[in-house]
Amino acid sequence: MVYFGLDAEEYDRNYSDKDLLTRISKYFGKYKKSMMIVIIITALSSMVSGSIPFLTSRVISLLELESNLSTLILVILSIFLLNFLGYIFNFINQIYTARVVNKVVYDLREDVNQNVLMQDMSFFDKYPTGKIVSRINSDTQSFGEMSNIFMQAAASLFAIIVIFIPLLSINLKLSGIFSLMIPVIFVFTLSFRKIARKKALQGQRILATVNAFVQETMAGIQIAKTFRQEDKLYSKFKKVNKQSYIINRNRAYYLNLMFPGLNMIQGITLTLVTYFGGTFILGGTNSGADIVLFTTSLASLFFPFFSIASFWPQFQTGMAAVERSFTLIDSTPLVVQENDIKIEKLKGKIQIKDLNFYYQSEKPIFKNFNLDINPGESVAIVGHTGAGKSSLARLLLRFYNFQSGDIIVDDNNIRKVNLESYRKKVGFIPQTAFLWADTLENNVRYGSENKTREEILWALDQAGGKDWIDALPKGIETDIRERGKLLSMGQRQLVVFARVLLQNPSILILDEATASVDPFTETKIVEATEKLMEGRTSIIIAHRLRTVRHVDRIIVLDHGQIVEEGNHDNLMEKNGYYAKLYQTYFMHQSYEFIDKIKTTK
Ligand SMILES: Nc1ncnc2c1ncn2[C@@H]1O[C@H](COP(=O)(O)OP(=O)(O)OP(=O)(O)O)[C@@H](O)[C@H]1O
Repeated sequence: MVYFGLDAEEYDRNYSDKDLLTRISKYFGKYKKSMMIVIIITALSSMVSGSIPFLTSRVISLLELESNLSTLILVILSIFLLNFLGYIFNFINQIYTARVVNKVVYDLREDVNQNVLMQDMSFFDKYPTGKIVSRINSDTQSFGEMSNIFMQAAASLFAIIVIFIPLLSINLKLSGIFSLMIPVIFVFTLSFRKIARKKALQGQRILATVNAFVQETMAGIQIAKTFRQEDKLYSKFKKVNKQSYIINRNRAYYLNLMFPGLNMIQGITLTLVTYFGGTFILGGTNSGADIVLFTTSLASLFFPFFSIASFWPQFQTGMAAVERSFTLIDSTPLVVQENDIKIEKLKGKIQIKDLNFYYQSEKPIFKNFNLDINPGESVAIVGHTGAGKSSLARLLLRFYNFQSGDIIVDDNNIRKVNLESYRKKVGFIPQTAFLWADTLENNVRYGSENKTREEILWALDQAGGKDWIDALPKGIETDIRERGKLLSMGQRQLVVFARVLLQNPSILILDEATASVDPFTETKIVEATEKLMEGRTSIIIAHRLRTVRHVDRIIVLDHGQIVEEGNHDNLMEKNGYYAKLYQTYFMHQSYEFIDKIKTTK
């Protein structure tokens, strides 16, 4: 079977185990006090559980010497108390471990999420959302599981020390025989190391692929239904899911091979110890009770050893997961703020000088592009699809890094301005209105959190009236659901208009929606657009005839170049590129054209 979706992302790196452990220890280092408690309690708990078989065997020997019921009762009581103490220690240990591990996962998840939010748009173009989601959620969770297992392994290590030292006092030679087997256990488990990490990585990548697929399916469910593609989606999902099943099954098969192997080592060790122990009894070096104690203690040593050994593959899973989280934390955005010039006020003058930009180096979008826009000027950008209109808007918003040239706003190079203060002064209306699953009121208030309800109602009123709001179940307080599902397309646009009106930006960038709405809403949108443009520099990627007719200047773009500019009448007179565009595109929206069609019918 050919596997897919298992490739490393471009931002994947390979960290050394040392680097990873140093960074992990920094996360745990924040919770030193709790970690100290965990370590002390783990030591105490190991001492208690390690002393029980030893105490039991000594008591049996004592009873052989003097048969006394009260000694027996006393000893049984102390064993009970030790067990109880062990339980208490274990309980405290679990609570503190859970606290530390979950806090570390919380911190890691916060760091990953914060860095993802700081990325520029090119990052989100390249990496499917589902995969990013998987890294933020599942990988940090796997790391948490690994941390739990790590704590268990540490406890096992304590237990080994506590059980093994008394064994040395029983018979040094027998302890030596057992010690010879320790490297065998470790060599055996360490040989799983590399492949375990590889399998773990594959497991996580395929999970990310499944997540990405489900995410995309949900996002495009409406389109899928329109084209009746549910069956196709289902069979595609089956394919991805099957691959995930095979990878996880193989991983489990492989990892589970380890336990029968370890059992065999245990069997061989116990056989050897019993054989040599027997010869020591025959030779009179040790009593039978000593050897029985030795073998029973030895048996209880295997569990902690196995726990350490089995810890390895899971440790590798966690290391692979944390490595993936760290790569996200370390990936650097391409848009870098070179200085921190805060923008308090903008007049709205824009100069674009010798701009060069590409998404992919082999396909330049702008080559030495120049454009000056005056404060308060309204400019419509028109041109065929793919001309670079939206790219220009994205660059002005500094969503993408441009490779060379300058964009100067007032007198500030946008590479050097504080992006937060700059974007507050630039209002952007994308083609498709994006609304959050929140109330209508909070959606309008988005980005202008200190505005009152009156101001929100004013903005909605300016952006096309409030009548439609009264028809909503709870008016302005209605939860409009994911992406504003409860509203019509036109209403969604009006909400975004109101949002930008409230923001009161100095520069407006509007990517007019191409989707047509009913004539009534259309009129409202056009009026709202005109209101929005008043008194600000406006750059409009125009799809409406009324917009192109009313702006100060029309800029015609073709393959990233300005091919014509002027106002509607001049450009029509010129009978060039714009005139052709008008005839094929804008003319159909004119009343004259509609009337003509009606009369010819
Ligand atoms: N995120 C992206 N990654 C790679 N290439 C892109 C990206 N966005 C746009 N492009 C490419 O850049 C070119 C310009 O696209 P842009 O969206 O700016 O065109 P446009 O003039 O706004 O078109 P439309 O009117 O269809 O929206 C197109 O060839 C497009 O394929």
